[in-house]
Amino acid sequence: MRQPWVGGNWKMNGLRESNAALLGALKGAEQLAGVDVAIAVPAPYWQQASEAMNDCAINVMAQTISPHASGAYTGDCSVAMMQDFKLSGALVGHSERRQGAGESDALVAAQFAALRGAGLSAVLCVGETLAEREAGETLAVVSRQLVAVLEQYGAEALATGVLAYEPVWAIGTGLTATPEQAQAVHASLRAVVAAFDINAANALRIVYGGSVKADNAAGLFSMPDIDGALVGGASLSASEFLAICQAAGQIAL
Ligand SMILES: O=C[C@H](O)COP(=O)(O)O
Repeated sequence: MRQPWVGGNWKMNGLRESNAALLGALKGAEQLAGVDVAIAVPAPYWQQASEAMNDCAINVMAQTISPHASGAYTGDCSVAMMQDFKLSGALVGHSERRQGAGESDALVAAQFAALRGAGLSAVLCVGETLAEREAGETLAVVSRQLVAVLEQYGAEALATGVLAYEPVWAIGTGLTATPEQAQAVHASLRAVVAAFDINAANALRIVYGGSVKADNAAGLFSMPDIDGALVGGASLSASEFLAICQAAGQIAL
């Protein structure tokens, strides 16, 4: 039995005032029952979010993290800085970082190692572009991205966090993968992990991301290998995000 997980990735959105309203609406909401919930907020607002969520079950995460412990890495934020603000973990390998900031499989693996070394959780994101899907390369791409971490750190380490399948063509486009399309990839990802460790594969939460909304969440969550969602745009609306959390909390995983 896997506890559903829903993450809200705020990306580069929000200012103090709007954040306060959103955080206040999420805190203690009854729709959070039966689901693990995290929000990944921009670094300048780690403190604000961490303080607001201090005595509630919502975890605060970073959107990316430096693989380095400290030093001359302008613009980076370290795992120790995350710990200073009581963050629970970070996203690694989001496609907007892979594509926009040149984060490679090797760098993502190093970020994963930095988090795990500090006992923090990692939400490993994998996903194919539209061109890769149309070329029939979906499973090869997501398996390569997954195995880059699995081979070095093992399935047990992966299962302490979350694996997010986010097809690039579905992110922020309104083009959600169908439940069947997502399920097919999730099942393949779980099989890749199972080849390393069957118990870790069964325990691993594999969540879907890409234009998840309140009105399509339940259909996605009805699939046996979809254990929740990583939500971008809809996580900026408390009512949308909470409805997605509620849908996740109602599924029997
Ligand atoms: O991290 C979240 C994903 O990029 C999905 O974003 P989206 O829900 O805006 O499509």
